[in-house]
Amino acid sequence: MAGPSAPAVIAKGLKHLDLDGHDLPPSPAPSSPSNGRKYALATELVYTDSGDQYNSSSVPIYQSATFKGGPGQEYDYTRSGNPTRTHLERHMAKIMNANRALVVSSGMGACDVITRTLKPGDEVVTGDDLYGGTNRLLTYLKENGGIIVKHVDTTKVDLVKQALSSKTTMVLLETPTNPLIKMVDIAGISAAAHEASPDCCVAVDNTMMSPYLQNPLDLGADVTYESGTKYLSGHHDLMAGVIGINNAALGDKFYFMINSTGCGLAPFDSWLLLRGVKTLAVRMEKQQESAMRIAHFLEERGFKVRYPGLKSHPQYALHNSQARGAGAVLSFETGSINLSERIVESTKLFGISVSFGCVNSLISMPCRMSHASIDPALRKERALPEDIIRLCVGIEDLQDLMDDLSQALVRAGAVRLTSDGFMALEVGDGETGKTTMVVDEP
Ligand SMILES: Cc1ncc(COP(=O)(O)O)c(C=O)c1O
Ligand SMILES: N[C@@H](CCSC[C@H](N)C(=O)O)C(=O)O
Repeated sequence: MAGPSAPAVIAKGLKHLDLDGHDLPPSPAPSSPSNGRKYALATELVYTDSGDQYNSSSVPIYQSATFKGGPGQEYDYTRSGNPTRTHLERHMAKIMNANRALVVSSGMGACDVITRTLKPGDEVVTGDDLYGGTNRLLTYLKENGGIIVKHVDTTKVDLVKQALSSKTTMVLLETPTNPLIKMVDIAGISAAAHEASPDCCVAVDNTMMSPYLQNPLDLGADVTYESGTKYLSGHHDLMAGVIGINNAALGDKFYFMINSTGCGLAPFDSWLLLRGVKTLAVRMEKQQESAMRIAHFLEERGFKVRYPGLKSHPQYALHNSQARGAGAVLSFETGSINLSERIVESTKLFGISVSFGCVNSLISMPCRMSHASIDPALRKERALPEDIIRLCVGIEDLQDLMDDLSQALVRAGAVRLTSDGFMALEVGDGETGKTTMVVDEP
């Protein structure tokens, strides 16, 4: 095993190997205006008229619980509505290609609002790879709310079709999924669900992509929602959830739930999210470009990498048909839980943290962190590898990120150096029964 003393050599090798000559992902081209938008998406993200009486450039924060004036006025109580929140909702509707957007206190809050429309006896068809919190909420509804929840491999439209029945009132999808980065055919499944039952609500969790890269409503979904905690805000300084809909009746139902339960986003957080979303285009461009390089780097050294931008991904074509870029989350396996732990503990720039979509790069082991709430036996049943590492690539200098990852792989003993500075992998210790690593001769 190589010792921890060789980062300079690695850096030399990496520069040579990875910053030259790789194809970049196809440049996302959300450049043509759609759904009544006047400008390209990158422009619309920053283009807002504050509507303020003093022409303030930034939207005022109406930090007020109540509004005086009695019946008939637009706002009376911030749980029911607040001008700063309304401004954000109108902005988000435009960005999400939706007729209406609603903003709530977290991504799970959004999922809760959407699933509160279910009644006992209703059936939900959903994926077998889901964010742990979504899985937890659906399990709660199954055990306590009389909802039938069917988990299927949503990458296979036929399996979804088989699971649909006249009782299916909701299909809940993630694409790409968290953390296995599996893609789901939004248009195909939406059409199948509506054919099986015209009133079936297809809801897509768009957190991994953000509206900059994917617009589920344009592909036939009824609801798009996401954790605004991630790419939309981009700085891990707030929690938020955003719901986009075209159907007015559905929008009214969701608003009823938000007003009834009091989960509408607070004025200050609405303002922060408005500020954060302005830079979504530049952040996402930079992050996914670096993610692509890092995905290639790991794949070339024999790791099993899951990233939508890799041609080796079995759903590369599907993803490109429904999204405008690959995003910045990737996961990879090492073949050993201990080895994965050592890698995660050895990075310096990649901070050990849950979540993604932040300007800072993050590293995590989903089975210990974001997906720990899924029972280990169920994780096994659903083939969620215990050794999987998830990387969320930020906006730091790419060479610094590569160097950090390299030194961590060396320090952890996942790679070895050869005389001319090239990296080579040791074969995994077989703990997980996998032999995903190969020795990469220079
Ligand atoms: C795919 C996905 N959906 C929803 C959520 C929930 O978002 P939040 O943490 O803002 O509640 C998360 C992460 O938490 C997520 O990764
Ligand atoms: N302790 C939290 C874990 C949040 S995970 C956040 C994010 N979605 C991710 O995938 O990293 C919980 O129990 O929900």
